[in-house]
Amino acid sequence: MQSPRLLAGYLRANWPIYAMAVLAIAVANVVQSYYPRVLGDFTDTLQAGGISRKAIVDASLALLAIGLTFGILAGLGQFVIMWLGRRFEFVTRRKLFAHFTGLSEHYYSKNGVGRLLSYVMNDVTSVRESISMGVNHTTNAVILIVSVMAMMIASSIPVHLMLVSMIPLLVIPWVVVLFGPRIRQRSLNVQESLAKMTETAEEQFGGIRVTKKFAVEPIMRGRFGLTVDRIVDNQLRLVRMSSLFQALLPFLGGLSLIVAIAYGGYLAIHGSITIGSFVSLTLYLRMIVNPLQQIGNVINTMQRSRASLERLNGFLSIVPDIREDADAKTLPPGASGIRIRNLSFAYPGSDQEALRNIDLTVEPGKTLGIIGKTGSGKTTLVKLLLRVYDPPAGTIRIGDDDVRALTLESLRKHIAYVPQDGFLFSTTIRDNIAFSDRGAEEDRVHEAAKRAQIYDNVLDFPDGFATKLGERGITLSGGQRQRTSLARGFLKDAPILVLDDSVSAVDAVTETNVIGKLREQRRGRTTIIIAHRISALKHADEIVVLDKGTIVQKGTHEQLMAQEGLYASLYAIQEEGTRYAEGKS
Ligand SMILES: Nc1ncnc2c1ncn2[C@@H]1O[C@H](COP(=O)(O)OP(=O)(O)OP(=O)(O)O)[C@@H](O)[C@H]1O
Repeated sequence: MQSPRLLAGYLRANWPIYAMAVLAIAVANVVQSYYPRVLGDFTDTLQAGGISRKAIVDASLALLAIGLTFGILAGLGQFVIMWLGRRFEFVTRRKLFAHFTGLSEHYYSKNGVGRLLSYVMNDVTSVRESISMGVNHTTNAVILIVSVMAMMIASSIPVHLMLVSMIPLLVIPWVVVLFGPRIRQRSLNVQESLAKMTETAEEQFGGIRVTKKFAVEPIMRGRFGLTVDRIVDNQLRLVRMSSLFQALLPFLGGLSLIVAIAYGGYLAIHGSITIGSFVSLTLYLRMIVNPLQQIGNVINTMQRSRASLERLNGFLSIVPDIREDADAKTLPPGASGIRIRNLSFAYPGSDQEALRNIDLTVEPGKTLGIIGKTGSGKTTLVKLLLRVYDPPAGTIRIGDDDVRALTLESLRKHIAYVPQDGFLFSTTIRDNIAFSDRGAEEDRVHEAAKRAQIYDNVLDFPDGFATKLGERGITLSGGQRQRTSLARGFLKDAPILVLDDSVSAVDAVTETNVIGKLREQRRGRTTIIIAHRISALKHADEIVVLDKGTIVQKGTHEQLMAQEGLYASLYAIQEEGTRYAEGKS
């Protein structure tokens, strides 16, 4: 597929500003290339015995003018280029983040978050550095070299002396070609190992509670240590190669000066060239050593950032798995009945079907209960309804519309989904509850909290609803987290509400209260309750029992209790558990 050409697009959009900056730097360098000539002429004047106050003043003023012009123009040009580089970083990070948010759950299940963070941080910075430094140094170097060459040709320095002195410098392109690809490969290894370390750190911090409970910190430290060792190895290999490359360039510059001094000095002694020309030549050669070194640096940095740019372009070309049709329609506000027909589904890359031949109807305004052993496909069914994964076309309809024909926004706004372990952000409890509508009035937030039975708990916190969660803030218990997430689902007040094992971490009394309130509030509105405990869904209008991806029983609580089957046996086990618990207390 066509790469989005991140950098080319940016350069094209900003070329007039780049052109002005390049022009400023170019003029600065042309002006600077005059200074050996001023010094050469001054030397000849000195040698001819024509030293005078005027000659000193003229030479000083000329050097001052050169210095000032160079300083102002080069400074301005560099500032603009650096500024454009920073803007590239900013624009690209925004673009990447927007792209991240469009990718599907499937992508995230295959790629660690640490790796993605590394794209946003290291790769973007590396490309930014290379464009800023690349444009600055390349302009500096090319213009200076060309002007110096022109000045040398225009001066009285013999061409053969110029050419002989420059022979060592001609080796530089060959050195660059030899070292470039090797440096690039080693740099790629460093980037990869950095990404791996970020990924490992992210995973280990994410699982720090489990690590501590199992007292396996030394193992985790060891694992992390391995990733750090790999970075050090790769960085040392890169530094060795880069250092050799960096050292060779000035060495060749030095060699060229030696030739110039030996041969030029010989010619000057024999009077073939003036002392002034000899001084100018050494200064000119000295002047192009730095630009040549800069070109080496630019190539070096470009090589390094090319890998980053390729990765960024590759990343931006990933097409999200879940996409809207070009003519996707908005789900009508009133639609809330769900019809599932002959739905079979296997996760991408899996040869096992997670759901098989599901047929199910939820009439508008009714409550459906889904129960089944762990891994029986309950959550998968909801993920397909929400198009977290795409169901086969025509298998799931809301109202009259196939979910695959709808805009993702209208579909997901239509459904309030409360997962078992709803993620809470490091912000206030209020903002966590009002996640779908940050501007919600306080009354609505409080009402949702009351319905989720978390209101009294929140009032006990030091800052009530303004209490911050997460780092240095309050940490909620599992049940409190679950109820906060439940309140978030209630506040959304969507036509369809799905509770996916959302009261599993609360005690029986709280569960009864939550479900009681839910029945009152959702009367006449479509609700799906997934649960392991029968008590959470026995009032549903219809209950389906899932087993190994298929519906094995369907009916009301009473009907299912009257049958011999999984439902009745689950009930018996749960009742026995309750009686046993009561007997013990
Ligand atoms: N992202 C995924 N990729 C591949 N297989 C998956 C994925 N998510 C779930 N599965 C598999 O699909 C099957 C159904 O999983 P699902 O999460 O729907 O079960 P569940 O009934 O909701 O379980 P639980 O009660 O434990 O939440 C399981 O065998 C599970 O291993």
